[in-house]
Amino acid sequence: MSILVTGGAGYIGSHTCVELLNAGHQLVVVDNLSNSNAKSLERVQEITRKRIQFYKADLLDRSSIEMIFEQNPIEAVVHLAGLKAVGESVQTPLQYYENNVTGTVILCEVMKKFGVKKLVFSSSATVYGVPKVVPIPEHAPLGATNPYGRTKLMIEEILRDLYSSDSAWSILLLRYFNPIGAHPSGLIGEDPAGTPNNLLPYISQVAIGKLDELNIYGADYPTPDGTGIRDYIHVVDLARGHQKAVDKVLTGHGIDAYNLGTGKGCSVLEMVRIFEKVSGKVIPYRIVERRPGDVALCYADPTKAKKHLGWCAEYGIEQMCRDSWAWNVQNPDGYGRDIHEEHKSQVLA
Ligand SMILES: NC(=O)c1ccc[n+]([C@@H]2O[C@H](COP(=O)([O-])OP(=O)(O)OC[C@H]3O[C@@H](n4cnc5c(N)ncnc54)[C@H](O)[C@@H]3O)[C@@H](O)[C@H]2O)c1
Ligand SMILES: O=c1ccn([C@@H]2O[C@H](COP(=O)(O)OP(=O)(O)O[C@H]3O[C@H](CO)[C@@H](O)[C@H](O)[C@H]3O)[C@@H](O)[C@H]2O)c(=O)[nH]1
Repeated sequence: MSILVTGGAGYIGSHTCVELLNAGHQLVVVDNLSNSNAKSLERVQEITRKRIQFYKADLLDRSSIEMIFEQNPIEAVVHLAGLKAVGESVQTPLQYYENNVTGTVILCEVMKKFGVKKLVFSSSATVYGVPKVVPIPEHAPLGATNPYGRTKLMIEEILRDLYSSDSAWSILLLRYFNPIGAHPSGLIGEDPAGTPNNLLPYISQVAIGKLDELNIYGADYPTPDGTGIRDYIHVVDLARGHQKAVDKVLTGHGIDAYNLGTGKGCSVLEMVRIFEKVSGKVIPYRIVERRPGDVALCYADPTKAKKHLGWCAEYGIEQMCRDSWAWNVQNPDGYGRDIHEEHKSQVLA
């Protein structure tokens, strides 16, 4: 039996594939490569010395998804495929609702048709909207401040309705905090298209000389140094959380949400200092206006995942910065843009 990983060629997906393969699972990956490169999966195979069955296909293409289920004995799905740029979602909301929400509905319909009712879903801390308390527990009030966040919230609700309609489903909603870092091999990592929106990829590109300076979005927040505080989590820790979540959906029923975070906050200025220390590079920065929609503080209460999944994050910020830097130094152009469109549906040997 295999696990189907949607969005498996992406940043979190590729790291999740490594952990699932290392845990002994057979993997099928579906990805339309709209924000990734199939080279990531070649690297995953290089790291693990195991084979992945890859399909270049879109979740909106129901017949392709059905074909994948016809051709493979799938026992559970880890659903990471989705568009994730907050700013873009404000510009093109319909694209986000169609891709993320409709894509998930089609996936679930196909799963139901084939009797596969075990699902791990990539949700986000964004579903807490503007947090009223930190650290944030899973039972905190939910809300969204942009279309991207609303897609995550809607999908969580759709999946709850699905479970209410049929208790044979086993669904885990994983609410990620801020994944950063890269696999310690330096072979896979985050490869954003264009100018990065997120802090760590931006800092990395300043350090490597591709961008001149970091804009720090506000130093007047009610935090000790005035800059925003987030719960950064090493992507390998996050990936291991998926492996624990797969174990859980395979053995039980129900629907439940789990925070995947460290429980510790780090400010933008602290991150800059640690990255400078680890890379030996100076990160020039300028304090600019706050970014609309940003919150001052966002970090997890991770105790539920520890109690029920037996998972907690192990790596600290220094290790996250070290692995991020190694990935950037070894792959200054990421996976390279040239082969993006070359791959058709195929099996990677
Ligand atoms: N990176 C973060 O900070 C973060 C935080 C919280 C939640 N998430 C969620 O985690 C998931 C993975 O994020 P990531 O950072 O690895 O992003 P990513 O863009 O690297 O990975 C997403 C993958 O999904 C694929 N994809 C998108 N739409 C598709 C479709 N319709 N059909 C098939 N493939 C499709 C993309 O090509 C990409 O490979 C996403 O759902 C994202 O919303 C990410
Ligand atoms: O160039 C930059 C980029 C970011 N920041 C600041 O750095 C912090 C982190 O920002 P970022 O890396 O963009 O992460 P978030 O805004 O916390 O959002 C991420 O984390 C959320 C919670 O997981 C996800 O929902 C989002 O999709 C994902 O982009 C914030 O205080 C930003 O204001 C800067 O100062 N300069």
